[in-house]
Amino acid sequence: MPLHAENFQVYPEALGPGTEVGTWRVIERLGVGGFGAVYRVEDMARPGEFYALKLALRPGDQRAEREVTLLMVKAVHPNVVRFHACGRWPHPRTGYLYFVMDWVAGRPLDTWAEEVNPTFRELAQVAGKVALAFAALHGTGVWHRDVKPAHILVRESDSEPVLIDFGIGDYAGAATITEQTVPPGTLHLRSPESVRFHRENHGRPGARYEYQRTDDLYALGISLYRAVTGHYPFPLHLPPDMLYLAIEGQTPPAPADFNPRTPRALSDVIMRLMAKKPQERYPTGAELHAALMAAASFGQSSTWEASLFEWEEERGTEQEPGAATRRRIRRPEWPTHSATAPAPRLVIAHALPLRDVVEVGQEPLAGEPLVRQRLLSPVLVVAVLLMVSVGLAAWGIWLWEPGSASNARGPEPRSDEVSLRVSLREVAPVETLPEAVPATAPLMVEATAVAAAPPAALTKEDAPVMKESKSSASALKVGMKAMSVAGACLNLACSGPQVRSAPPPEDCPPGAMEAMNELGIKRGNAQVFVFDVIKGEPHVITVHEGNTTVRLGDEWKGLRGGGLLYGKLHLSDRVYGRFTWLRTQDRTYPVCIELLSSRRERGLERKPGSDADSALIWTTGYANPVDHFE
Ligand SMILES: Nc1ncnc2c1ncn2[C@@H]1O[C@H](COP(=O)(O)OP(=O)(O)OP(=O)(O)O)[C@@H](O)[C@H]1O
Repeated sequence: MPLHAENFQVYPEALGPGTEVGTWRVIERLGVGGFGAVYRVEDMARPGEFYALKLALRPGDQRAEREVTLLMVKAVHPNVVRFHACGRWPHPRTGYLYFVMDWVAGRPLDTWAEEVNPTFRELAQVAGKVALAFAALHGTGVWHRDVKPAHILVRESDSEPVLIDFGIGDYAGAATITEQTVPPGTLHLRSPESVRFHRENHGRPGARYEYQRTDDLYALGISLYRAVTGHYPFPLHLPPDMLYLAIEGQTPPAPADFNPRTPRALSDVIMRLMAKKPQERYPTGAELHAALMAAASFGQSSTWEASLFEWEEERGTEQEPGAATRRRIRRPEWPTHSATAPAPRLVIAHALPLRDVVEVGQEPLAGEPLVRQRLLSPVLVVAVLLMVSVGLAAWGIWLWEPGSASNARGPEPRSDEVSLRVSLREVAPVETLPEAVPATAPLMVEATAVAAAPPAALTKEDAPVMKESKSSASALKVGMKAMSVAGACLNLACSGPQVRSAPPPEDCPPGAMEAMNELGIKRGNAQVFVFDVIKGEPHVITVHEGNTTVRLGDEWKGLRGGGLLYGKLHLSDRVYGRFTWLRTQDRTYPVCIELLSSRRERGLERKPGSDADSALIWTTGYANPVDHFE
C-alpha cells in the first residue's frame, strides 16, 4: 500500500521505502548531508527508472534553493549531476524543497581508487575531466566550494566523473546567505589562504573571504592526493586548530615519495595544486587539464599503465573456511622521517610564541604521518592548547550549521503535491569564458592576448541558461527572490528547446600564423590526430560540447615527440572542432586548426546513440591547419 504523508509526522531525513514524494517513490536512503537527505527514487510514471532525490531538512532553506538554482541553471555541464525536477513536499507551496537529479551509480573518487584500483592514466583522465568541468564552471562564475572525494562520483558504466552536492556552492552575483567570515565547507580541504583569512579576520565586521577558483582546485589537489596515496595529507581527526596549523604551515611528502608507483609528473601536478600560495597553483581548470594531459601523454607508458596500488590477498577467516580469497589494495605506509627528504617544518609566522616550540625537531615514529607525529608532540600539544584557548570560539563557528532535521516539523500534510520537470536534454551546457589554456608559466606564450574567444555560436549569449552578463545575473537573482523556487522551476522549464547550428566564421587567434610557420605547419597539410589522448588506439568515445584535447603524431616538422591540441567542440548536425593552442614537449603555441573527418569533411559524423548533449564519435580524424575558421 503506498505511504502518504498525511498519515504520519514528516521527518525529511527518515523517509521509508515506498514513501511517495511527488511522482517519485522512495526506494532507499542514500545518505544525509548537512542540508538535505538524499534518496534513490523510482519515477512512478516510468517504473524501473531510478533517480536521486534530495529533500531539504528545513522548510524555506535558502541553501536548498541555491543548490536548485545552481544545478538547474548555472552549473549545467556533462560532468555535473543532471537536474530533472523540483517541487515541495508534502505541501506544494509550504513543504520542504526537493529536487530530482540523475542517480549516479558509481563510487566516490577515493573508494573508486581503492576498490577499482585504476591505472594512473585512468586517474589522470578522470582528474582531467573534473579540471575541465571546473574550467567551465569557474568561467561562468560558479564555485562548488565543497570539493572532496565524496563529491566526485566516478560512474560505474563509463568511468565518467560526476560532481555532486552543490549545497554550499555559489555563483557570481548571488545574494549572501551566511555572514560567516569564510563559507562553510569541509575542514581538511580548506585552502591555506582561507584558513589564514579566517585567522586574521575573524570577528571583524563585514570581513568575508572571497572564494576563488584556486580554492576549488586546491581541494581537488587534496582529493587527488588522497586517491593516489590512500591518505589525506593532513590528518582528519585533529582538532580544527591543529588541522589549520598543518594546512597553513606543513608541506606533506610528495605522493611519489610516498606511493613510489606514482609517476613523478603526476605527483608534481598534485603538489603544485596543493601549493601554499594560490599564485603558485594552476590558475584555471583548463591549465590543470593541460598539465595532466601533457604529463600523461609525454610520460613513460609503463609507469602510467600501472595501477595505483599493489593488490594483496585477504584470506577468508577460520570461521568461514570456504570463504573466497578477496583482493584489496595495500595502502602505502606514511613515509617515515628517514624515508623522505628533510622533514617538512611547520612555519607558523602568525603564532610567534609557537614557532620555536613547533620547530623543535622530534623523530617521528615509524609509520605515523609526519604531520600527526609532529603535531602530537607533547610540547606542541601544550602550545596548541594555548592557541585553542584563545581561538576556540573563532574556529567553532566554522563547523557546519547543525541540521535541525529532527526538530523540523513538517507543515500539515497534503497529498496534492506537484513537481515540475525540466527537460535538460534541451538545455545547453555552461560554456567557459575565454580562458588561456595551458602550460607551465615560464614556457608559455603570452596568453592574455591570445586567449581565443570561443566560437561565436558557443558564446554564453546564445544559450539563455548560461547568460552571465551582470544584468541577466541580477535579473535572475531578483527573479529568483521574487518567485517561489517551484515557480522558478516552471519558469525555466518554459525556456524551450534550443536549436544549435554549425559555428559561424571566426578569426584565428593572434600569433597563430607565425607560430604555425615556425613549426612547419602548412595550411592544407592535415595530419591524423586521436581524441583519446591517453589511450591512443582508435575506438568510439562520447564527447560533449566545450573544451577538448586531442593528441597529434609528429608528422609536422616542429613536433618531435608529438603534441597536444587544445580547443573547443561544437555539437550540431556533426561534431565541429576548432583548436587554438598546441602544446609540444616544451612550449605552447597559438594555432588555428580545424577538425576534419577521415573523409576530410569538416566535422566528425555523429554515431547512432548520440543525443542532444553528447555525441558518439570515432576517436581519429584529421587536424587541418587553416588561416581562418570558415
Ligand atoms: N546524484 C546522486 N547519485 C548517487 N548518489 C548520490 C547522489 N547525490 C548524493 N548521493 C549520495 O547521497 C549521500 C548524501 O549526499 P550529500 O551530498 O547530500 O551529503 P554528504 O556528501 O554525505 O554530506 P555533506 O552534505 O555533509 O557533504 C552520499 O552518500 C552521496 O554519495
